[in-house]
Amino acid sequence: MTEPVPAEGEASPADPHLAPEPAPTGAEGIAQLAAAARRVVDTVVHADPPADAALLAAKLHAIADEIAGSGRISPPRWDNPEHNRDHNPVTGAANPLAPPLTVSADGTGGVVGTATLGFPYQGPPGHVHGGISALLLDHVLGIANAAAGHRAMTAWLRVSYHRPLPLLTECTVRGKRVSSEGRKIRATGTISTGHGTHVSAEGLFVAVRPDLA
Ligand SMILES: CCCCCCCCCCCCCCCC(=O)SCCNC(=O)CCNC(=O)[C@H](O)C(C)(C)COP(=O)(O)OP(=O)(O)OC[C@H]1O[C@@H](n2cnc3c(N)ncnc32)[C@H](O)[C@@H]1OP(=O)(O)O
Repeated sequence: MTEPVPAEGEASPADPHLAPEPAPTGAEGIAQLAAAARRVVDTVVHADPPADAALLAAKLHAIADEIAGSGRISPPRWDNPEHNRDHNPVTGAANPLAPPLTVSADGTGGVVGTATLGFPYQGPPGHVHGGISALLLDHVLGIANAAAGHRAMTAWLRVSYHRPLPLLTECTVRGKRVSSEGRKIRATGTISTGHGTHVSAEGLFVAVRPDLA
């Protein structure tokens, strides 16, 4: 059977713009939702108060209700590393709060990630909030420890702010485990841009007690 030929100017069913997107499944679907939610947050932070703000807010609540209607997962646990990976607030593709930072091994025993932070993360005008920088470093140092074989909690984190970190500029976050002594692990890291190091951190991490791991 031959396909009907569309009239001139009429969209063909094979038109890639009309072809339905394949339905996302599992983590991919949540990541799609998270990306859309991230865009909503970024847009709201930028927005002049629209005249129909109440109507728009009601629509967003209706969307949230629809998403909630598909059920909730129980809180993540230590024994669910995949969940922690996807839902954490720094690298989690499934978490709209995460920039998200993409992290990989740096080839020298440490880890490195990049992100461009927008207005939702603003502290001083045009610059990243110091608490956000601390969050990124805490997490990346934790990943560096995990990559070196230690699943550990932050006992303390010392953060030094050398120069303001600009928004909307790609930054590089590095972390490396530097030593371990029993359950105590030390790690250091930096956030830099093409202008040099903006923030650095060192931390003490304590390996999760084997009976809790
Ligand atoms: C390449 C890709 C890889 C991918 C791989 C992905 C993996 C994905 C990674 C995710 C990475 C997430 C990274 C999140 C990082 C957080 O955000 S963790 C959350 C923030 N931290 C917390 O909530 C911790 C709260 N504190 C606690 O739970 C407990 O105090 C601690 C820190 C676990 C220690 O308690 P404990 O296990 O009972 O240990 P305790 O016996 O008291 O102390 C052990 C030793 O540490 C010392 N110590 C403990 N606390 C302190 C302190 N505050 N100051 C100094 N010393 C201390 C003790 O003096 C003791 O020393 P020694 O006597 O042995 O010499």
